Amino acid sequence: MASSASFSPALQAATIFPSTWSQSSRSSPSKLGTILSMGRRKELESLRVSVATEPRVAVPWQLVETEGDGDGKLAAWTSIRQERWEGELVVVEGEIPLWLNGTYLRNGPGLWNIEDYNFRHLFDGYATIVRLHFENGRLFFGHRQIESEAYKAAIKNKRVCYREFSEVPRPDSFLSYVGELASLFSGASLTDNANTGVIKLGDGRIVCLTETIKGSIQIDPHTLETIGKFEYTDNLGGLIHSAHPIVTETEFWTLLPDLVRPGYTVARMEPGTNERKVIGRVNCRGGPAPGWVHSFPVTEHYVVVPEMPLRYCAQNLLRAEPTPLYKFEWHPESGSYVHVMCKASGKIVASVEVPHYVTFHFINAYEERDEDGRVTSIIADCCEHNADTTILDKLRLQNLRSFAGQDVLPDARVGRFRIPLDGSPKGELEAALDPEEHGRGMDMCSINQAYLGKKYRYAYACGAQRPCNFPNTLTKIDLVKKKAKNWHDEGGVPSEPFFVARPGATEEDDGVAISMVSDKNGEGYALVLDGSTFEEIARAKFPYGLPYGLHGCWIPKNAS
Ligand SMILES: CC(=O)/C=C/C=C(C)/C=C/C1=C(C)CCCC1(C)C
Ligand SMILES: CC(/C=C/C=O)=C\C=C\C=O
Ligand SMILES: [Fe+2]
Repeated sequence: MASSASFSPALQAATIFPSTWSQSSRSSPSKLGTILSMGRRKELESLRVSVATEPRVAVPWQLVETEGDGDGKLAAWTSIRQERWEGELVVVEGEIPLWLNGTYLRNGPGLWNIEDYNFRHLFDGYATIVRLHFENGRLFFGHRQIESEAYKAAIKNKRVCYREFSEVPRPDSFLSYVGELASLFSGASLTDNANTGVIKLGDGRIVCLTETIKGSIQIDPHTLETIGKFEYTDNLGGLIHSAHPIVTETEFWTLLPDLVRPGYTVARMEPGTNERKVIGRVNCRGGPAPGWVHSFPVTEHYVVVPEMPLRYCAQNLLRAEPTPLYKFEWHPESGSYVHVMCKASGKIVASVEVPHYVTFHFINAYEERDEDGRVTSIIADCCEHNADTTILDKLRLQNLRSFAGQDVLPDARVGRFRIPLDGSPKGELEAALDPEEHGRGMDMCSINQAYLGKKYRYAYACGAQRPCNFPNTLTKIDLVKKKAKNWHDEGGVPSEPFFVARPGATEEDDGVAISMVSDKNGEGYALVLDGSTFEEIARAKFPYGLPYGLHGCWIPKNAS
């Protein structure tokens, strides 16, 4: 396959995108792998011809394969091999449920090099958006690079031009691109590389996000084309926000850390607008800066604001060389807190000290009531790394690429906070189930969205089958029985299992979990697991393996 260093999107774009499907360039059956029976393959081949009539851009497999097939490398940490691809996945094992109609989009940092310069960290890569479009049992697949200013500048100038998670441009690269007007040591130097997640706003717009506010980019969910920057029309200012706003049909909540007066602004945006309105503010209880807020949870009536001792560091944000904790610092002396704000009034109803914790991802939260219906406490669950920051270093590409059979993934658990609302100064944090149930790996979670902010039972996440250096299983957690069911395919790295409920379902786990597996030998496939039994229902082979991806969203058929 193309070495990551030789990726040249501009050139590839010119050579690999015919404007119509070219029948002569369809794969020969032998190239479709050995999974299909001959009968099923013929049937699918004929389906595929019918795809030719669709006005879709399709990239022929043969052109893809001129780059060479799997090269023995795990696809997960290998840069995406070309700028885009689109077509039908015809090599399907199992049956895709006929009720599963809609589009799953997944975003992530898929390009970790410019020319022969290789990036350091998983979170540095330029955003690759992947699309799985399910239609009456068929599956259409595509991927495309998001055309952020940072990505376009890097391609044009053949070097990093903006500050990424850990990568920093050489001063001359930045100035030659942005000009003397902006200083390398200013907010203007921060990236807009929207490589972390993708959300569907209540009004239907699809926006890719990262932690810089300028890195909010609207895309077309059909073509994956970059529409342009999502401009916030308010005057909230600031440079960074949570990468995971809470988004439903009617609500949008976000947190903006304030690095000048340590605290957080809680803001809400109505569907159809680009204007965030401030609902309230939380002042930090400790430390020189707010804790990192990659995500936060809400309940029906409250916003939960975490304050971790892993705190932003303004100097590190603008430093030339990465520090051990990148843009952050560990301040155990500052204490760990959780604050609870009333959604309606913006008032803080609880602010408790809790045991130290490190989390990227909250899973869900809900209100506990007494027999009179009064809310007595908030339960908030997260993927918790045992208050250990070493996970950040484990996500350096060099570490991810150098697995030699040793078990080096730090332990993680489902951390459950109980936050009393009776004025008590302390909250609790405990494992919600024995972490051995999921191999002591725990991150990249989803739930049935109908249970967001409500008492819930099931969480889907990535767990571990050890030895490993990265979460390598999919796990379904039953928080009532305190048990997990695990799915594993040796050597593969599955991405976040995204739960999609069956239309009309009444059981919480009636639906599927969708994931994409970046496999050995440069291969990969889309995976559909039954949400209830957690058995595999279908897998569909990609034309080539994809780099690991982070978070996704679901666009149901009638909304796409
Ligand atoms: C857990 C995870 O996915 C985190 C991703 C974090 C990112 C992409 C953070 C990016 C940042 C910048 C690009 C510049 C400013 C600092 C910071 C928020 C760390
Ligand atoms: C992939 C990851 C952590 C894995 C460790 O167990 C964190 C990703 C965060 C991005 O959103
Ligand atoms: Fe995330």
